[in-house]
Order: sequence, then structure tokens, then C-alpha cells
Amino acid sequence: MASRKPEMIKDLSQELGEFIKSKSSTFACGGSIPVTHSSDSDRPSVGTIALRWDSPNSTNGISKLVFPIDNSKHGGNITKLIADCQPASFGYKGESVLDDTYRKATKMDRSDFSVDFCPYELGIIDTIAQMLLPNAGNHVGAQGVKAELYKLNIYGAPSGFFKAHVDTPRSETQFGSLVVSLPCQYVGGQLIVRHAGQSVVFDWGVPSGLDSKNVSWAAFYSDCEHEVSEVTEGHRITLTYNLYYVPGVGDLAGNSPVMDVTTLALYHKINAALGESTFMTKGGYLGVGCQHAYAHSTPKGISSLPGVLKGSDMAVYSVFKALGLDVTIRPVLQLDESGDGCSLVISVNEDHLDEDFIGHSLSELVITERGGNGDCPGQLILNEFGGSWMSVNWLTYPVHDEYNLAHATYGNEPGVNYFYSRAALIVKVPSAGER
Ligand SMILES: O=C(O)CCC(=O)C(=O)O
Ligand SMILES: [Fe+2]
Repeated sequence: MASRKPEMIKDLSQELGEFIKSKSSTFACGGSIPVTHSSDSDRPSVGTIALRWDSPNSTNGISKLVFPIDNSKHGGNITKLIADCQPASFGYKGESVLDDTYRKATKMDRSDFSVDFCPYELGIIDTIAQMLLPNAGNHVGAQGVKAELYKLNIYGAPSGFFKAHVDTPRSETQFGSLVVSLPCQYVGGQLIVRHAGQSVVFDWGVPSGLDSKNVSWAAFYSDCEHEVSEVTEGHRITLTYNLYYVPGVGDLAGNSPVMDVTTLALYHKINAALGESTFMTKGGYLGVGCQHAYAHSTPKGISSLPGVLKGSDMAVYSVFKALGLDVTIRPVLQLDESGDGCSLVISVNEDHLDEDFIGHSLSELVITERGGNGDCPGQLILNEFGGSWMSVNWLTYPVHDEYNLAHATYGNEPGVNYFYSRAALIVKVPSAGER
């Protein structure tokens, strides 16, 4: 290998680094999945795909086409499909416009056909969620993706095409589009996606005389310009999907419209306990320590809660919410486990036996210069954190520590003392008479 000058390698590395950091490195992704009859390989594959559609002129009102299309046998049904489609329009200044110098294609609305192809089954949607979501808009954290089938499009030879355009988002939560090309022979018809001076070309055509043996797909952000170049032979048949953000797995707390909280065994247990007049008769606070680790003292971690609660934490949160009780995630300071055993704060702790110092809300690491040995009351340090002493009926104790409070110490040697906090669900329970 020819040796490169060290400064060239440095420049190239810097350029690559900048590119990786910029949003332009991942604005589109795609792939191809082979169509096979066997399912014994580790790689995902699809079997044949049946497309059925409303076909007013056929005997029973329905027609069918099976992919991959064997051109010698099914050419007739492609003609039928095209005959049952309408000319494809495009959005221009909020209007739907037909202009075959801009877009020459036919389309069918999703209400007029059904197809046994599911991008979720093949892992396409999971891949899109992992590749495109972390950068999409201002949405942070574990979001899910919903792919909504939009249309079937046919770009046929000679000269089916779609000039450069940007798709019209259907709602605020739409972040991109997915195009799936069904296995059918064509030449040309490259999908070119552009963003910030970069472009990616998806060329799924197959030379004359060969049959297409793949389902191919591409997904890209809504703000990417894209075009379909001219199809010079055969038919390019695509399904288009709109891609939306939805609360994803790991982002469901109190927020899953498809789950009925009353199906959780925990719901009935808690509901029954609250029904007992002997249980917390005078009301007060229930505490359920989070059993999983969350980054509860970093800005990103805080903003993703309660959405990303997991397992029993999520179940407990959802159940108390569903029962109409006030439930919040709060940091519980671990005052008896300080970095160097600062006697001063521990002495405060002793004034509040059977109580915990609990922050009003989750917060980033609080650093205070307050401190000392003797002349600064520990309570003043705690006041900097913002919280109160509370008597809590703990159902489970929190388990995961994060540094949350640091204060100065001025003894023989100046120093810093840290305290951890643990995240807990704190529930305000009304008195028996009020619930
Ligand atoms: O079929 C394609 O590859 C893209 C179609 C497209 O851009 C659209 O339907 O908006
Ligand atoms: Fe488009």
C-alpha cells in the first residue's frame, strides 16, 4: 500500500470525524431482502408476495398479482393493475397537481388494495428506528416508529419518473418516508436522495432478460430532496409508507393506548389495599424504589423519564396514575452513605430518624460551596439541593445510585464530599375517608 503522509491521514481522519458528527452522515438508509422459498437461513428472506386490488372490470371485482413477477406469465396482470390505477399527482403549494412533465407514474390508494408484505416482520422498521430516530428532529430518547402504508406507485417504461421534490409531511409527528420496491424487472428508476450536499443512490433495477429476486427498501428524512430517474425498461412497482414517531418500547409509562392497565395483576392488589380503611388511614406518602437503573441525574435522562421506565417500575407508575393518584419520580438522598462520612450532615439525619430527605424533583448534580465542619448547619447544605424531609411508607427500597450532591468540606484539609441519590416513585395517598 502506498504510504500516506502523516498530515494527509490526519486531515482525512478529521474530515471523517466531522462527517460522522454531522447530521449528513445518516439521512437515508436502505437494503435488499432476497425472495426465497426456504426459511432455514439466518438472514431474513421473504416468500412470494400477493397483491390484490379492487378491479371493477374483472369478473369478481378483484384482481391478483404475485411477486416476484415472472415476466413471461404475469405481464397481462401488470397491464390490468396499471389500468386500475390513476395518474399520480404531487403536492405543490398545498395543492395536488397532475403534470407529467414533473411526475409520470400511476398510483393506487391504500384503500383500494391489500398486500401481504409487512416491513415490521422483516426488521425493516426496527432498523429505521435505530438508524434514523436518534437524529430525527428534537425527539430524544427511545421512541418507536410507526410505518403507515400510503400508496402503491408504478413507474413504467418508457419514461416513468418523478423529478426532485420533498415529500409533504402528513402530520407533525411524521419524520420520514419508506419506499419498498416489489420484485419486478426494470431498468433505470434510481431513487436519488440528497441532504446537505451529500447524495445516496438506490439502484434496484435488473438488466434485461433477468427476473428481479429481491424486495428492496429505502428510508429517508422528510426534509431530504429525492427523485426517481427515468425507467427505461419494465415496471418499477413501489409501496410508499409514511414514517411517524410513536411512543416506543421503553417509552410507554402511563402512555400506552393499547395496554389496559387493569389487566395488570398489580392493579388489583393496589386497588384492594387502597380500599382497606386500615391501610394508611390518615394518608401520607408511599414510596416505591425504582428497581432498574436510569440516568436520573443527567439532563437527557431526566427528560426521558417517566417515559422510559421499565418492567415493574413502569407497571407501578401506570397503576397509580390509572388510579388517579399523584405519582412523581424523585431523588432520595443517601445521607448515611456519604463519600467520607461527613458527620455534619449525618447529624442532621439523626434529627430526622425514620424520615428521608427527598428532592422536590429530579435534578442534575448540585454542587455547593457550602460546607464545613461544625459552623455550617447540615440543613443549609441540604437546602441547596431543594427537597424536604418526608416520612415515607416504603414498599420497596430504591437500588441504583447516582452522584447527585457535592459540597465543600473545610477541615484540616479542604475537600469535597459527595452524596448519592436513588430514584423512587413517590405516591401521595389521601386518607381512607378521602379515597
Ligand atoms: O417510488 C419512489 O422511489 C419514491 C416515490 C416518491 O418519492 C413519492 O411517492 O413521494
Ligand atoms: Fe417523494
